[in-house]
Amino acid sequence: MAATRTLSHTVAVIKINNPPVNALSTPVCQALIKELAEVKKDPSVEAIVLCGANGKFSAGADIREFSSAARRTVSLEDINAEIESTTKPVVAAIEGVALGGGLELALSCHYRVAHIKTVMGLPEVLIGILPAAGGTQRLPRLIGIPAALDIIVRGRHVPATEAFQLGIVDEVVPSSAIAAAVQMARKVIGKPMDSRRLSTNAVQYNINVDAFLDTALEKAKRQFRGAQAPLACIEAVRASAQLPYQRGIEKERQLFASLWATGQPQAQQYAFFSERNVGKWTLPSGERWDNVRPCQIRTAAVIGLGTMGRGIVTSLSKSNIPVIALEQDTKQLDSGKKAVNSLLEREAEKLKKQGNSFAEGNGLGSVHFTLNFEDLKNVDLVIEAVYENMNLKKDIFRKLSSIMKPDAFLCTNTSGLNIDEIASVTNRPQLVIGTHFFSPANIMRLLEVVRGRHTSPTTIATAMSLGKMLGKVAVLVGNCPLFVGNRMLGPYLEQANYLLEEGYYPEEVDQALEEFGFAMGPFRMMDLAGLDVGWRSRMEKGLAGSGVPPGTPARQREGNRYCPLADMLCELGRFGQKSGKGWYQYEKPGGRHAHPDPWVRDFLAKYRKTYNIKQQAVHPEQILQRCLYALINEGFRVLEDGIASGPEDIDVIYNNGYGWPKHRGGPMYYASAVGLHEVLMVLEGYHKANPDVPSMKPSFLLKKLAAVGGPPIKEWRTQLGKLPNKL
Ligand SMILES: C/C=C(\C)C(=O)SCCNC(=O)CCNC(=O)[C@H](O)C(C)(C)COP(=O)(O)OP(=O)(O)OC[C@H]1O[C@@H](n2cnc3c(N)ncnc32)[C@H](O)[C@@H]1OP(=O)(O)O
Repeated sequence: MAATRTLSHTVAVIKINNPPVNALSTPVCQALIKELAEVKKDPSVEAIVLCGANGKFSAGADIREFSSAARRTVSLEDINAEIESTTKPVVAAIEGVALGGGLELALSCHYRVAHIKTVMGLPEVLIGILPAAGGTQRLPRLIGIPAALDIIVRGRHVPATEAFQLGIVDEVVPSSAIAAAVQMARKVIGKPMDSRRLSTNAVQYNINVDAFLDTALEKAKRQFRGAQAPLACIEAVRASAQLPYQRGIEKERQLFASLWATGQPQAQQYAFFSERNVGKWTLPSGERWDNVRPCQIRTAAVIGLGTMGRGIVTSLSKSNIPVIALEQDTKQLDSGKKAVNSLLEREAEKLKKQGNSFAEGNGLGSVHFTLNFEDLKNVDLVIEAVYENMNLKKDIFRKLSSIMKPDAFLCTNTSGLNIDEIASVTNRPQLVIGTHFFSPANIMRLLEVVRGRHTSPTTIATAMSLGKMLGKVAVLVGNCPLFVGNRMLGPYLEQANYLLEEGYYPEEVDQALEEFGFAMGPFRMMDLAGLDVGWRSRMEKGLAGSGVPPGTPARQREGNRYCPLADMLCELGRFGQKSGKGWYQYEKPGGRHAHPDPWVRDFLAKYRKTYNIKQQAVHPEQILQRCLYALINEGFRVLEDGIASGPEDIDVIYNNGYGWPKHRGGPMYYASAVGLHEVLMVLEGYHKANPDVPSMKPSFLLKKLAAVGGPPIKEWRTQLGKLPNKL
């Protein structure tokens, strides 16, 4: 039954029942229409309560129906209009979540009661659309333009206490919202209802709405770089102030249709479901997320309080897991402690704002700082987060292996070192796993969980479940140098560097990629990460510095093309933001504002002259093709090697860890949208002209998929099934 009805005195309680999140699917909508019609004409019913089964009001329209061939026969806004016009008062009893169409449904009710732990909001913008069941018209009528705009454009989840302060809900209760709603319904029987019908109210404002929204539009264009949904949301809110309700609804529908035609909603909804699917990992042996139980992590430890370690400690504490934080000397421990405490203060402040009660503690796990390894001996899981040095990591793992209780999990936060080599020095390789966090670790959502050869399914399940506890999107990947995200970044950065040799400037390459939608172009990103990190690794590999065999041409390594520009900057002490100079100049060492540097232009001009490099006419479109197709080609190799289990995993990694624009779905989705044949042609053309750039040689899998007509991305797995899987 999609909706059920019971009677409490003269109050009919209609309950939406569509697990797991009570999405408003077509059968639910049909059931609601039927129940409403019946209670309207039932003389024994004087008021109505609308609620959801299993402690959840509703997560909104069924997103899967948007792309399905079956067309909706019932519009949600029609149901909302039906509820609002009812002469019997309707009270929404909101528990758990009221999101999207769920909140829109509640807004059509005459009163709203929420449980204190509820979150509500209009997150449609996050899946590429706008609230199109009257939300953009009713919410501004209820709480005014600025507050409604903030909720609609950011798609944020509003906690019940804030919703009460804003006037979205009439009452917040600590116990059953349904019982409280029934009580309220009985109280309001017979009371005038006109002012409670939001669509009949005018939007109240004492600001210049057009100027306010024009400013918001300009800001959103800059902030969301090419994503259309936030802009459509602003236009819909503008309509609420300028047009009568019904015309505002028509505008909402028009905007929805034009958004759909951009292809962005399809990409963002693919990203939404991909994020959920990556949690459903499967090993070739048949072990999977739902047949292997994770172990409970009651206590954790973090080794190393550098940037990563501090973020990881904060992240664990935020999830209410008590942590022991270990450093090697007092100085580093003190500075780590200071940094962690300040991060935790900010988190406590945020929790306070969200209405979390300090009577129950501050909602954060305790942190104990220590220099003593012995203190770690009883924790359930340790995350090593020292700098990238294999010998150092091995020393630590040897020590952990001898100190920690036998069933403790040992995680390494490496961004690319061999998990098997680290595990080899322990007495429990089955409990060793890579947990690659992204900086800042208390904020970034991505966690690459790296499986070693001996890692047990229980260890995988535990690390994946820890990721979920930390509020992260955990993606299981195989063990290979640099894993998935960083491995794909290599060819992308390589092309960006070649473009400088060929006549471009860092700001031009960055601009092209930022206009594409990346949060940061490659050169700003390298400056932020620190150029010395890559330089050190290239020196270790004998590609830079004194390890390069004498007589090696500056722009060649092992017979292939090589760009030494980044090495040359590092030799001059230009490490990026940290030193105040890199590909850009900054206001001071540690400064964050990148300014194009005339010195770099001069340096590049001299370099090109020295090596007699002719400036080629590279069209800006080619900047995108070369950088992006290089990255995508490596993505296909990752799939070929069985390092990621599907294209969705790669896309989730890029969307959540590398600033890829979600409205473009992810690199593999983008490739399928552009057309695999097109990607292949460009790579083939480039490789033919540049055989000394092996990363641009089209991958076997790309060729194979293009040869079978470039099937839609959801069909790639059928082809992948025949490839080796290292997960
Ligand atoms: C016009 C448009 C209108 C009127 C709309 O309403 S569009 C929909 C707007 N609503 C949303 O965008 C909410 C999306 N959902 C979420 O944010 C989260 O799922 C949640 C906060 C509601 C719950 O989060 P969580 O507890 O972590 O669980 P999951 O995210 O894993 O979800 C559980 C399963 O439910 C599926 N799901 C969630 N929401 C929807 C939905 N609106 N339509 C269809 N299916 C939905 C989700 O995919 C999970 O399914 P499985 O992967 O387990 O099969």
